[in-house]
Amino acid sequence: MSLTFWKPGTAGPGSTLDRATESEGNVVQSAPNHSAYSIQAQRERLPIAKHREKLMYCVEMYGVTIVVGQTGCGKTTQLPQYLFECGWAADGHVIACTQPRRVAATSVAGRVASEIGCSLGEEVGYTIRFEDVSDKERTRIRYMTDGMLFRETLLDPLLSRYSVIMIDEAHERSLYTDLLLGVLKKHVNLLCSAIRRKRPSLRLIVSSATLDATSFLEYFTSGTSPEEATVVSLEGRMYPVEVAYLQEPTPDYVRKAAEVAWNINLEHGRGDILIFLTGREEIDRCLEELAELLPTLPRGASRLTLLALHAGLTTEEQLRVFEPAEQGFRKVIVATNIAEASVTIDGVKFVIDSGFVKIRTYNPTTFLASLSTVPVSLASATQRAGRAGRTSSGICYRLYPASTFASLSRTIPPEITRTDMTTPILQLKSLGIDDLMKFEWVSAPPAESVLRALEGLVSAGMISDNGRLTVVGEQVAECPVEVGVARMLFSSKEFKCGEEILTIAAMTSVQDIFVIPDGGAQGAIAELERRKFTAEEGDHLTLLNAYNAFKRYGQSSSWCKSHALSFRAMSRAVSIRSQLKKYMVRFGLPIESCEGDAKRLRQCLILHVHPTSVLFTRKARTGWVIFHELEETKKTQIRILTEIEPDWYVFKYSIANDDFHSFRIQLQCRLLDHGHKYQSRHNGATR
Ligand SMILES: Nc1ncnc2c1ncn2[C@@H]1O[C@H](COP(=O)(O)OP(=O)(O)OP(=O)(O)O)[C@@H](O)[C@H]1O
Repeated sequence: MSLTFWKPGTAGPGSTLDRATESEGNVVQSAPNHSAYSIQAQRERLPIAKHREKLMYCVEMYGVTIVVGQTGCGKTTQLPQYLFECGWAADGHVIACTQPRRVAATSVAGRVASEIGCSLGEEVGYTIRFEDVSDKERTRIRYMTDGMLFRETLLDPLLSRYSVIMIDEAHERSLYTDLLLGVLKKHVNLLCSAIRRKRPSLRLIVSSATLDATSFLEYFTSGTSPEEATVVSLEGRMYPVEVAYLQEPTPDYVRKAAEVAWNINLEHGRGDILIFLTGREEIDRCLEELAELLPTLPRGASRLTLLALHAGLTTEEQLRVFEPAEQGFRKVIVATNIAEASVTIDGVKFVIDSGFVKIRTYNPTTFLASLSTVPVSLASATQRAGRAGRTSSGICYRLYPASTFASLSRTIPPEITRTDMTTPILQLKSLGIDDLMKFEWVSAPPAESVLRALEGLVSAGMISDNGRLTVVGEQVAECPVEVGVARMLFSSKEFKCGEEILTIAAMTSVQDIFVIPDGGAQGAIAELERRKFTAEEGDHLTLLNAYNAFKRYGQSSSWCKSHALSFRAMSRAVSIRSQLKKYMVRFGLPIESCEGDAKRLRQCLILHVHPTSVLFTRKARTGWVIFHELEETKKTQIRILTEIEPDWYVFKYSIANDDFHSFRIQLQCRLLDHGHKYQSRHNGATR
């Protein structure tokens, strides 16, 4: 295996995009190691520093400032600090910076806290779902996921504690970024009149490295005065990133990624490696390929620390990739696109881009969501390359030919056009946006998605016939969980099982409770441990058993280890449960126990989570589903339809009997291993 395989490798690799950047002549080329400078000196050397005055002037003068600047120039870490230094956080006001992903919000907050010299959660904090590391009184700069800020608009539609809201990585067009922009556009319209008088300080910044600034400018100036918005382009990037392409497309980019990483380790000096693949299975496979090569590592070569980074990991597990490699080791981080934007992993010098991403699409006619692997957009490819060259010069290896890069589309369709609109519409209604036709969408969702969502909400009693939210709808909208889970909490009152349903709701909000290694003796032992918790009545009760045992045995990490449970996941469930409990108390929902009456519990579950467990073999295409919550257990065969996200599949099955006559059910289910039954996650049923 040799890198001569690379097409250019030496002379003139790179797309026009990357070349243009490098030839701007404002790259810090001969910089010594980034960490050789003090943090303050590092800040001053960032390309954005030259634009500080202009940026602050624009924020002062305009309601909306659209900022476009190269990856790594300093938008995410510096802009909120400039605002802070210029007094935008005076009088108890807060500067918010949203991120589409929690790993970006948490890691950037950590970096900015250390730049400012405070502990995380003091002047600088972050807020992601079920995790708030910020202080109501002290925090002045708050990094948060876009979903969390949107949720806050439900409680305070004027977002009155914020002086500036920065919507970062707007090019990603995540669902909640779009919804926030829509809601804030309403503010901008109003800014010209009433609210500006009341709240003269509210400002909006929309930023990205790869934003179509003109369309955002048009969006924000339509219906208002042109003086309301402006664009600032930041020139310059920190360090050059060389780009290399494959000569021919590869039939197996996972294997190729492992091969290239291996070669880099043999042929290049220091620098960690970041690989972009599409999902967890691919990440595991790539790590396995590399692990198999490890015994052949020549003497003298750096040893490898193999790390995964994907959304299924807990925050702590995700943050592990930011820890420096030990002496003599090189980190190889295999990630999904969650590491694509706003993330700086100090030491990463080499990026390997598979050129693919998994996106979720939704079919409102069949209520089916599915995941499909598609080529990345130009914006994503640029962001990925930008992960090298942040703390030193770097190389990005694209596992596709240069001609493919040229044919990539600029962006992928916004998430709002390919998602189930049930929860967002409930939330918009809760914000008082009753006429969805008049809402100024950045991109409108398909009419059918909106209609199906409205139908579902009306039939669930959350929206009344006149289109207004009912009291229950209002309360469900406020709960920080999916509509289905929130409904389950509300019905626990009827079945007198709030205590247990609260636990089940918390446990189903956490991923990977059981730690079962793939195969081998360890896997078999762990599997036996898991069976100790297994309840005949279904997997929700298995989760309940595991939680109760965890509490009974003192929430101990060693106890978790010996019972194949993840201590982190279990602790997170405890914290989520206590947060959900506050909502139940607020809504006057009794937290009473069903006292072991599993039937009552199952009756509550059956209403909102379909009564199924699945008997399955990993990677098999067919299996059995068991209806536990019916009076008698019934079995029927099922068939995989599609993968909706890594390890989650949609199955279809039909059953003909008195209870379910020719009932077609869509079941989303996670396959674990070894033919063991596992819980269903979120189900819809159609006749
Ligand atoms: N954790 C960190 N460790 C070391 N340096 C860092 C860290 N985070 C940021 N930096 C430095 O600050 C620079 C600016 O990072 P920042 O995230 O603000 O850029 P950005 O313009 O928002 O980029 P992007 O568009 O890629 O998010 C990086 O290029 C890097 O030099």
